[in-house]
Amino acid sequence: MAKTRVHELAKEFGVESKFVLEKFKEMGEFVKSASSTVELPAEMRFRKEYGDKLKTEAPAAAAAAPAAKPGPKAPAKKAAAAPAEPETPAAEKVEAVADPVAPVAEPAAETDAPAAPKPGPKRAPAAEAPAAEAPVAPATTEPPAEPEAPAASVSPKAPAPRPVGKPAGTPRPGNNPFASSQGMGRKPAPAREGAPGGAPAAPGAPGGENRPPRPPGARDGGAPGRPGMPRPNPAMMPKSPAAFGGGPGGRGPGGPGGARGGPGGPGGARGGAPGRGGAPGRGAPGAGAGAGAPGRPGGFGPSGGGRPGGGRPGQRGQTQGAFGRPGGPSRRGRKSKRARRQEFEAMQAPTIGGVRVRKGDGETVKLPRGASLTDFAERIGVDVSSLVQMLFSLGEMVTATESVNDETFELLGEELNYVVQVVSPEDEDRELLESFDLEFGEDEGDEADLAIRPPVVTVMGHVDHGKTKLLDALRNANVVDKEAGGITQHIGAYQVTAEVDGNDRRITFIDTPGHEAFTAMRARGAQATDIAILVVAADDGVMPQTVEALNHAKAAGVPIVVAVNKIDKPEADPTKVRGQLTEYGLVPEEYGGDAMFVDVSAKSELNLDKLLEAVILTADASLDLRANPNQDAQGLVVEAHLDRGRGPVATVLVQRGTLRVGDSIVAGAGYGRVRAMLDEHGDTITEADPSRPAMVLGLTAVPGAGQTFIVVEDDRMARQIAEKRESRERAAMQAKRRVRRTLEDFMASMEKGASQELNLILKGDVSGSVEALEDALSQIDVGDEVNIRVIDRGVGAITETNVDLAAASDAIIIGFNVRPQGKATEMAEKEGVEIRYYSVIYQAIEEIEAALKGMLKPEYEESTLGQAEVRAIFRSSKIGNIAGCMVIGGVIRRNAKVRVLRDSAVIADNLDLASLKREKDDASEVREGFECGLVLRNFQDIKEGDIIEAFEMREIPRS
Ligand SMILES: Nc1nc2c(ncn2[C@@H]2O[C@H](COP(=O)(O)OP(=O)(O)OP(=O)(O)O)[C@@H](O)[C@H]2O)c(=O)[nH]1
Repeated sequence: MAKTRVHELAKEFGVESKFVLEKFKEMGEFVKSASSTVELPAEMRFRKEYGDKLKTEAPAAAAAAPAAKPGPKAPAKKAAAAPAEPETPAAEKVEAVADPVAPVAEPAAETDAPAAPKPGPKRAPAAEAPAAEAPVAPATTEPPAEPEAPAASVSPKAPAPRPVGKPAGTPRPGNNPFASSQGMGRKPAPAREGAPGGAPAAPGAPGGENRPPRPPGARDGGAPGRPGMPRPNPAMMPKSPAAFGGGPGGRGPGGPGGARGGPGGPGGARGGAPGRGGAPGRGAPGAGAGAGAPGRPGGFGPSGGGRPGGGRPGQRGQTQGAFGRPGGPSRRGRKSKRARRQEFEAMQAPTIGGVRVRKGDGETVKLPRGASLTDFAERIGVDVSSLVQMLFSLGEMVTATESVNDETFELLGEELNYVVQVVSPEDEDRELLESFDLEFGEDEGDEADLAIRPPVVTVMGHVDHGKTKLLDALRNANVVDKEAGGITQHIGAYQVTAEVDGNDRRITFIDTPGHEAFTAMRARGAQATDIAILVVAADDGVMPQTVEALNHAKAAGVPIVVAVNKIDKPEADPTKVRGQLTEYGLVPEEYGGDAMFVDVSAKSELNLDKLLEAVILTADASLDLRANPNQDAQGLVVEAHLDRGRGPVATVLVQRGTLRVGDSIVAGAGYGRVRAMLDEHGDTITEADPSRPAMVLGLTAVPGAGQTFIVVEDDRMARQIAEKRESRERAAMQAKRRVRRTLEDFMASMEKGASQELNLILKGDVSGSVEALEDALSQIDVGDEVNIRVIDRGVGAITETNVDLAAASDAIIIGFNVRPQGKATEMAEKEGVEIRYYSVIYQAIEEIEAALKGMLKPEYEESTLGQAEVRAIFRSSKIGNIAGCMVIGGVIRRNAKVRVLRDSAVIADNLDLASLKREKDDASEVREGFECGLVLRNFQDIKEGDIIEAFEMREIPRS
């Protein structure tokens, strides 16, 4: 069973992740963040301890609802109410905002929730929805967070901005004080259905709130009016889902208002009241209009005759609610269209964690694995800092450029209404191939098409236990074709033959010893190895890397054959090795286990045939090694390099199919026709069947070890695939480069105190200029805090070696009258090394000096603001000692630091003010000649006659 994540749990109970995290902390459970999973026992405990409590909150609130109704909002409820439910949300919202502790009607909303259309019809024009459902539809189509957002931002009573956002249509667990969104505004609440008009009117209010009523085509108008509009006019349809989206009031509720406009003016008028309460909806003007439109079904359009009467008051009321302005004449015409548009958009953006972030439309955003918030922000076109802030409020501390895990993206996506798909490079590649109707990794055809293939073996073990020696011994002593072979070459893999039960059986060895290469390949999703030979020196026994290699093989599910090596040595103790490995779960056959142990000597070439036999027997016993040799070849690149004479050369291991000379092939970002193939003896071959390693000539670029190769229909397709891969690699490289160092980054990192040394590599056209430059640089003196270190210098072009060194030591290359040579620029790009070019020495000096100065930590000096004399002490059990003071000089600022002087001696320093009041009001500053009351934070020992001196620290600009 999948473990529950904190945010899921939070969602289930309608509380914030933070709350759940806190509770877990109280329970003594360590849960890191909102996206962390929770162990089942901990989850059960949480449910037991808090679940019931949270759940009972809702009914309690529900019970309170009816009582709340006839409250001050009653007038608003007078409007007639056939389609009462739709209104409710708005009313709810309004009340929720007005009094967050008495969230009404939510349980009712809950019961209705299932009936609400799912997010599916998101873009469906509202007017098309059945009349009864119409009001609901817009509501659910909205990102649920939206109603909250404005509420939070408007109402002083609203709790601090919280993460809201729930998938549309998700039933909310009900009202409770912890809920991130109390309103549940969109859900129709039958409880309110019968409410006499109040609800309808309320929506009307928010609807009209922000903007003057618009013509029928107006975005806002369409939605709201729907319920009441028997004949929807396409012109009134919202142009986008956003049309529903702004405020809680705007959408759904607005509609009803319009619909119910019948009751008339009062509704509209009152609509204003609830609106004031905080309905922040960006407003369905129509709603307001409708509210006031006596008996008009078409409340939302200008045609809704009620507008002039009801609409305006509604608007005013809402404006007041949203922006705290007193109701006044309509502000229509005062704002430019653009301003209104901006306002609209701002309102549309929900507040999550105190940050306004534009929400998505449920669209899918694909991100490469390891992407950062910056990548995500770029894709969705928002400011990355708001995402950082948002995550912070959700309990995740993530910087803008750091790689973000899948769960966090998932969480973020959920909050912002995007489907975030984290795509691994392998998945990306799979998709790419799929787009060409290709599939990598599967044998074509059925069982009958499969033929036995040789096992592919990797040799692993502790350092110096004889891996290389063993590979050499096997290669030279037992090559496929001893007579013709002569000396084998290292091409990355080779085949040997073993005679088992009278049959010649081939075995392929990957010629790179060690588990690092094995693991690196696995990390790329390329499992080439079928069997691992674990080499253990009999004179040394099991060592740390033996265990590491063992674990790597086990993790990959690869069977192991143990080669107990160096048995020619007198101190060899093969029995000890067996005993040791048994402890790690590798039990020799002779001890009743299933691992084959063979005592060998790589040096004396002893028992090598037995080792090969053991490999074959293990393969036969535990693996089904078959592949279809009659398909286009696919496999892995084992090794590749650029040969001066032959161009890119890649040793590939065919995994399925048969590779032939003349085939069009793509290997990593290289492609081409197989011009020639060579085996490990340097002999040309025309084809390579499964498990056969072959050196391939004819590629355009050098692929990476562990990358795949695939034979495709023609060169064109090969080129297209390779080009796409290349551009993807380039993009990934660019992304990587972003985090590498430039002079500016360096300054930034210095500011953070991360580094005190600027490493430079100087290259110049003549030795004189390099020396002069170095000399001048050494004269730069910006104090002891930062230094310049010239790690290398030289005459001539900037080379790849320079770039290499710069990359390894985070240095910047200064080119004085020289340019890079060969692939140095490309490499610098790739490695993210900054090269700066100069032809005038002083310019170089100036820039570097500026950079170094920028690196210095800021210096501060104290600046005295003023003094106050303590004239009286008032003791308060709640807030401590309050000093009644007279400001005798300068000014006392609320945010300043203070010290206490008694008889001219400092008795306390660097204190903060807990409060500063002038008469009874909080003051930000009190000037000379005025009395004030102040409380010092964490310091109570004040006496009459003490002098409180206020000061602040000012940064001194560096010269
Ligand atoms: N006496 C004896 N010496 C051996 C045997 N096998 C390897 N050696 C020696 O052990 C030393 C290390 O052998 P390598 O093959 O380089 O060991 P390795 O595991 O490849 O070492 P790394 O590549 O450093 O991980 C060399 O000096 C070999 O000559 C053997 O069977 N008997």
